[in-house]
Amino acid sequence: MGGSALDATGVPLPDETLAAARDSEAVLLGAIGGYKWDNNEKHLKPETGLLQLRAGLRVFANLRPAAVLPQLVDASTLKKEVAEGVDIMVVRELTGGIYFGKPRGFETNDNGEETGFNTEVYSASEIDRIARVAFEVARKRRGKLCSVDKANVLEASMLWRRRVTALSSEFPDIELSHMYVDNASMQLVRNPKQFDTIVTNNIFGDILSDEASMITGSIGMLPSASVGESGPGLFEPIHGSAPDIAGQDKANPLATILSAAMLLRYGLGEENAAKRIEAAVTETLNQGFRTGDIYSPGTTLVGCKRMGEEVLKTVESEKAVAAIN
Ligand SMILES: NC(=O)c1ccc[n+]([C@@H]2O[C@H](COP(=O)([O-])OP(=O)(O)OC[C@H]3O[C@@H](n4cnc5c(N)ncnc54)[C@H](O)[C@@H]3O)[C@@H](O)[C@H]2O)c1
Ligand SMILES: CC(C)[C@H](C(=O)O)[C@@H](O)C(=O)O
Ligand SMILES: [Mg+2]
Repeated sequence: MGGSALDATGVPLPDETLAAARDSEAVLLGAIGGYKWDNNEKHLKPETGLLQLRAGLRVFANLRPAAVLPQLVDASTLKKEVAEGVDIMVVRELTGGIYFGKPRGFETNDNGEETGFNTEVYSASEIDRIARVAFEVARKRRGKLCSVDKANVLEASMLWRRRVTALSSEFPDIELSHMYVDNASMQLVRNPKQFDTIVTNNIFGDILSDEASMITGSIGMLPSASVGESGPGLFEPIHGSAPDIAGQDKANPLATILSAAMLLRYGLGEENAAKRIEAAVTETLNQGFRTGDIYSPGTTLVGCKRMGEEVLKTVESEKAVAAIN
């Protein structure tokens, strides 16, 4: 799928790829996209394939954890006292909103000028099902849910806020709050510890999760799990194909490795294997290995390949095995 499929077949997600994904127990996705296809006409982009895959697998709930690891406090863009202990889960709606809303496209307006347009649209049931997931996630965490919207301006957000509020009566143990997205993006860097679980729409979740990644040190650290009501889940780092450093052995592989851990946990129910991989990542960081994006003085700078090898070594170690007991 992605650019290579586009080049080879003319479409970014060939039918057989989607069929193979549907036929799997879980899907681990390597980031797609690149400069080569940036100016492709209309919807023919590698990214379109990713949206089709998410829709095709009906994985409407995208969980994006952003936690500051003690080993990486120095790598955070925020001051130590602000970053330390941050542990946020962004629950992003993934198969609706402006990414999928119709009408969309290009048109020539009455002045003969080209226009591009998209539609932010949510149905009550789409909001209810993502909100339900978010309330459940918050319940397993610290019991606080912040719903982020733009209900002061957008109808889709007004409905969002109404439905989330209505649903909260089913979750009396969860402390629900609402925040406008502009304020939320500011609060995330002002005082991120005020957040536990955030639930938001497709596009706001995209943006806020990239922002949250920098609190943790790097976008190269953040994994994600996308799940639906049934069928295989989709697991991917939140970052893209990092074309600016492609081929230089600089990319941080930990977001992808941690996505594999999420695949084991949520996709296959292999909690012990997930824990073991996470422990291996922690231990590799404890040993001081860092890719450039999370480097700080006094640690050991390594490339993508070496970082992967170190995690692999550690996953076999007693420390990682001990993590499952
Ligand atoms: N899930 C996906 O496949 C996915 C996600 C986001 C973007 N994209 C696509 O990726 C391409 C590039 O997009 P972009 O540049 O806006 O976002 P990007 O996430 O690829 O990169 C943004 C910045 O973060 C850095 N970065 C990203 N991942 C890193 C890693 N693992 N280690 C170290 N540094 C890392 C990059 O070098 C770059 O400077 C575009 O085509 C975009 O559509 C794909
Ligand atoms: C590549 C793009 C379609 C994708 C998104 O916007 O969902 C990416 O930015 C992400 O965060 O997974
Ligand atoms: Mg994104």
